[in-house]
Amino acid sequence: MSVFTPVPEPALAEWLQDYAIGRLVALKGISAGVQNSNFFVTTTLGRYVLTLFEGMTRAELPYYLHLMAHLSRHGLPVPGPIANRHNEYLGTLQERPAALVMRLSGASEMNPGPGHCAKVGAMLAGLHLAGLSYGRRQDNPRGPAWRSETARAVHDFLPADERRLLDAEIAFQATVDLARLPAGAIHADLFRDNVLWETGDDDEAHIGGVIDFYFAGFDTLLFDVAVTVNDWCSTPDGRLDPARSAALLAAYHAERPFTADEADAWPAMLRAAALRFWLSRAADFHLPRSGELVLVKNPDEYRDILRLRITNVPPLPR
Ligand SMILES: Nc1ncnc2c1ncn2[C@@H]1O[C@H](COP(=O)(O)OP(=O)(O)O)[C@@H](O)[C@H]1O
Ligand SMILES: N[C@@H](CCOP(=O)(O)O)C(=O)O
Repeated sequence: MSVFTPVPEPALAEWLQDYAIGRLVALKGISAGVQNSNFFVTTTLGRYVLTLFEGMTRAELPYYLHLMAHLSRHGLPVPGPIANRHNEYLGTLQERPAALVMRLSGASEMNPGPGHCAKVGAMLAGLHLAGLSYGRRQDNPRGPAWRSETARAVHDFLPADERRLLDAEIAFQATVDLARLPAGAIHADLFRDNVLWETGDDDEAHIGGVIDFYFAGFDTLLFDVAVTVNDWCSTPDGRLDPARSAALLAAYHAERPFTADEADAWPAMLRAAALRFWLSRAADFHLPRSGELVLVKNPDEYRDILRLRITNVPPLPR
């Protein structure tokens, strides 16, 4: 359940007077999601999603909201935020920072085929290309510094073999030269549950929307590709499915060709992306934040993906 802060209808109706989107018709809490309180809002003029930001600072939110506006303006299927009558995206509701975005149509596809993966690859390349002209910069909140800090925090909770894996991976990642890799605004959490599809069939599938930009930041573009491939193209035991990964990478490469430095760095990036989600899931599992309802996803899945990416990775298309 993801409504941490309830919103009474009269409070929302009054808050909406600050917007030009008509009057409140319906309000419904959204049960998916783990970070913030989300609601579907219907007004006399349209359908929106209201987010009350839980535990994020007001200062970091404009980066995400303006990035969504920027990408939407560039034609990507990203929910545009709604400005209020003071021309601000960010307001305050129930003492929380709050924003409205357009509600996009579609539903997640948790069993994607190569056709879905090709569309996601092309869309991710478009997102990266459009992001290059985004003027704001905020570092990936789950980048190298966070990884080292989180590795220290979870280390002593892990069994000996996992500690060895973690120590070796942190040491290995410190040797990777990121300076020559193209970098820009990345989504950083483009998992299957963050893409909405308007139709479900593999080759006919059409992306209705990409949501949940609240882990976005400045980082290497290849890291984002690796996060996406690890989720969209893994078999249940964590191996890369050859047809899905080839489809995603070829479609990305057709829009933004991979560089020679990226081809060299690909195995290391898949490992970095696996490490990032192993660490966040292990931290949620071993160090739950008090008072928060956090859906804990299985850390072992990403531990296994990391192990598998160390030994066996097909090359990037060139
Ligand atoms: N713009 C949107 N259009 C349609 N549905 C949305 C939109 N934003 C969020 N949702 C719905 O809300 C759910 C939770 O959103 P999400 O951003 O993943 O929450 P959290 O940040 O708490 O993880 C999604 O699974 C989706 O069903
Ligand atoms: N994709 C992450 C969890 C992030 O949660 P979200 O609901 O905000 O996408 C994972 O699988 O560990």
